[in-house]
Amino acid sequence: MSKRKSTLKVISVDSEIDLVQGLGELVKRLAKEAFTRQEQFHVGLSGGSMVKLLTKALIEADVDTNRWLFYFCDERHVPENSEDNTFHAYRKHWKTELPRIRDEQFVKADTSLDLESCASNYEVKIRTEVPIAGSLPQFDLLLLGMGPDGHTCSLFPEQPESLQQIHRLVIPIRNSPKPPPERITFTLPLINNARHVAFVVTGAEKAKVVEDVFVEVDKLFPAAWVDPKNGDLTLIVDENSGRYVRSLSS
Ligand SMILES: O=C(O)[C@H](O)[C@@H](O)[C@H](O)[C@H](O)COP(=O)(O)O
Repeated sequence: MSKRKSTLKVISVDSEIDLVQGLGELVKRLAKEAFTRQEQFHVGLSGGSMVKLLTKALIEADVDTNRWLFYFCDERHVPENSEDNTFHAYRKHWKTELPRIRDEQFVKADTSLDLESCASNYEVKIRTEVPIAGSLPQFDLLLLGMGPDGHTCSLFPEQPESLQQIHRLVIPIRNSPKPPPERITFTLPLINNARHVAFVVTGAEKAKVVEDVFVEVDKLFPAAWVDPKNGDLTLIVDENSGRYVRSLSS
């Protein structure tokens, strides 16, 4: 078992309604805190189930998102209007369900560029937009998912070299084990400089890997490397995924 430097807060819920409520309260609180420091709230998004859960949470929390900026912790290197594109997924939902969120609030990757340029260009955007702390951009919140293989962002267990990156904040990923094969992803220095990182993980098929990552901190799983050095780490689980971490919940 390795040790994590940050303190993990586990929020264990019994239903999707409670999950949505817990997520809504978290983002609302962190946005309020951010506005005591700065003009905008900088949030990194993930794809997968997060799209629908966050949409519900923002509707439920009835929060003013006018000064929020949304980034992508990873993005699939496919055309922006493709169903596979994570920005597209959010925009599609939010156009109808959260129409008050404007297109300009998305700081998105330019996937029309070649993969390498897409990653380096996105890093420049992040360095320009996100407040700097300790010489690196510091997100107010990163919302992460985790796959059943313990991947997070587009950091996969089959590609451990991506976890060793210390110079770049956004890197290209080729031959991703999960399709589509080309992606860009935040790296650990950027992830671990965030003020708050929140994982949302649901489903019985992830119960064991939740234990491996959050109890055992088994570094075979990329998600176990997420350890904000000056920030907070929250894990939101449902009754299925959280079966083995209930004792850690507050
Ligand atoms: O680009 C992707 O393939 C997804 O963004 C992916 O990384 C997702 O975040 C995790 O697999 C968790 O997804 P679920 O919460 O849907 O299981």
